[in-house]
Amino acid sequence: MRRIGGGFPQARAVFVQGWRLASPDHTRHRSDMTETYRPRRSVLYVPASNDKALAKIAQLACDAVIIDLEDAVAPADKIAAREKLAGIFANRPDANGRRREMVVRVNALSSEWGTDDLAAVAKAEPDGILLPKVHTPRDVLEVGDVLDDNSAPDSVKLWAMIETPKAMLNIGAIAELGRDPASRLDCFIAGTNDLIKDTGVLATPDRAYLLPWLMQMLLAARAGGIDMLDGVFNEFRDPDAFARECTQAAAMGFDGKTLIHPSQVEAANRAFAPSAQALAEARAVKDAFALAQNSGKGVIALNGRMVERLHLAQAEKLLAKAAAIGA
Ligand SMILES: CC(C)(COP(=O)(O)OP(=O)(O)OC[C@H]1O[C@@H](n2cnc3c(N)ncnc32)[C@H](O)[C@@H]1OP(=O)(O)O)[C@@H](O)C(=O)NCCC(=O)NCCSC(=O)C[C@H](O)C(=O)O
Ligand SMILES: [Mg+2]
Repeated sequence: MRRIGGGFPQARAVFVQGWRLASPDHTRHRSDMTETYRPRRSVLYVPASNDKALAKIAQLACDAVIIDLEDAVAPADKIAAREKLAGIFANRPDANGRRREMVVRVNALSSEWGTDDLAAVAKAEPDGILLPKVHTPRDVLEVGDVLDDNSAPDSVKLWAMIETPKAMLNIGAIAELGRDPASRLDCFIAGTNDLIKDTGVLATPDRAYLLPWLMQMLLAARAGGIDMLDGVFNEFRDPDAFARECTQAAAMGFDGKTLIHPSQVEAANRAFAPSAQALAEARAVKDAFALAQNSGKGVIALNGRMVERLHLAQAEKLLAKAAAIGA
């Protein structure tokens, strides 16, 4: 066993063969905790340097926002953007009466801004901190340890951008951290622009060359029990193509999509909400298992289809999701 070292002397995670199993003072397992559904159908990036865009948040129906300090903010504006965080979080805009999830994307810790970003963000106590250019589990653990050392509440989660070839090679190990609440890891976001840049694959409308990696991310996220959000769609003036990409991502199992423009919110909310047909089927499964004659059964026939209790669990999850988003 060893402790991690390197750039963060405060880091105190316990490692076995390179990957942390658990920190000594945190032994809870995610499956021991009550799961609550948090909608993340539409997650809008808002540059922290853009006052007009920040003011717009209150009018938008996106499930979550990511206040960006990284790629959307020019180097000359980085410090001023960071200094706005306290004010932004002092007046958190709700979403339709519901508390909207608010996350901050910091600059990479290896950059000249990363460490100070993290200190400022920890003070603002957002719902999450999005880490760009995560390569290994260690990148997540180091930040978690810094947050612990600064007594950041457990409610501050970590989100990771999966956007480098190295992250793809380590994806299972990074996702596995989601099984340990002490790691704070809660969500992956596909960084498709950076992946395209770093790999050289051709960006095609059907995303043919990205799909294997996107599915691998999705699978890893599910293994780690965390959410998986699709990357952004750059052509924000093309609503039809955007809707097609949302439909594709929903079919692939993504929980939602990251967005760059307010015009994308409504289509994402629609695409990642359960369809009327799926809801009707879920209600039928629930009702069928509620019948006295089916109470002790593991499998039943419903409208010519085999239905097992795993389908009941799936149906209940879908209905809970619909209730949470008011569908
Ligand atoms: C893409 C934009 C630069 C377009 O800006 P603009 O042409 O000014 O848009 P509009 O004039 O159509 O804007 C209309 C109104 O909407 C507000 N607005 C625009 N964008 C946002 C936003 N993101 N959040 C909130 N409000 C927004 C405008 O202020 C206008 O308001 P009003 O006049 O009052 O009606 C711009 O949309 C933009 O900057 N988008 C965000 C870009 C961003 O954050 N990029 C970084 C994240 S994506 C990424 O990093 C990729 C990832 O890492 C990867 O590797 O793939
Ligand atoms: Mg990126």
